[in-house]
Amino acid sequence: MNLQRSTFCRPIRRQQLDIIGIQHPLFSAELALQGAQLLNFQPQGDPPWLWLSEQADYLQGSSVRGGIPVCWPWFGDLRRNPQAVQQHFQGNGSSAPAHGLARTALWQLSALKEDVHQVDLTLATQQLSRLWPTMSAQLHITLRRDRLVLRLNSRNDSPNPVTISQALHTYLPVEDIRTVTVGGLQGNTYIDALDDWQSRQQQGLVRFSAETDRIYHSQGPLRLQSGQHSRTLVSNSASTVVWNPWINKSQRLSQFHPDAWQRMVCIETTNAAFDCVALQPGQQHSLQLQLT
Ligand SMILES: O=P(O)(O)OC[C@H]1O[C@@H](O)[C@H](O)[C@@H](O)[C@@H]1O
Repeated sequence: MNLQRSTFCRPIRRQQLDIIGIQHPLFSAELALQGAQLLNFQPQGDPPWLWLSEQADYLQGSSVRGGIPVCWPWFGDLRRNPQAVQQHFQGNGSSAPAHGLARTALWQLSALKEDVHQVDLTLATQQLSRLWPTMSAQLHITLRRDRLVLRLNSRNDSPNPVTISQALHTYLPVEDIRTVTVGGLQGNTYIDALDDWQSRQQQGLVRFSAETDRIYHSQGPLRLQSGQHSRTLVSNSASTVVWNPWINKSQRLSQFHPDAWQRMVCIETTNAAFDCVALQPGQQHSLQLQLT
């Protein structure tokens, strides 16, 4: 689908990547076709809603650091996934890329609707590679002045059941990570990926004073508070990953300024660990995030 008839969208090229630039009277956004990765979203008069690294590289075969990478059909390190997910990978286990195959795959724009209030985009990818059973994925994105909605649909087109994990890996800007709180997870249990994947219980609001990498049981809205700004995240999944690399890990991350950990946090809408999704042949599933 080309953008010639679009009122608000036009193609942009950044280094090696094709990007859809969206200039609507009420907001602006950028969306990379590689990985169906939303890179920016900024309503008029607001600061950017998503964090994007000042050292971002737009290269084929590597995910851009920031925005909302789509992790699919597995989340994180494949070897840390339940056997029900791992068993489908048809390559060599140690060659499985972190966060799955979709973030570096090329997606196509398959539908575009736009009016004075909103822009709706649908991106699709068919067979991602020979490394996974036949499945299709579609990402629907709705941009509005007052909200951002992402819906990641998966369909099992193979003749056998398939189990996946996945994430909408949302990078959010913060003023100072040391003063940030995340509400909505009080009393919930989580897996601490930095403490031998032990199960722990959250006491009070989530605050940050060290590297943080956790898979929470979650239900209901989450509220990120950073200075005067707050964001509400509503998802339909039962797990959420909260991640900040802090000082040491920041030095090892690609496309990441060593100080950038102070200005970002990831609150990731996931189906991960205990919350993986089993799909029968022909069955579909939708993972949804609404940010307001
Ligand atoms: O560097 P990547 O592959 O984009 O991953 C970033 C982070 O993504 C998070 O989701 C993981 O929980 C972290 O462990 C990981 O470091």
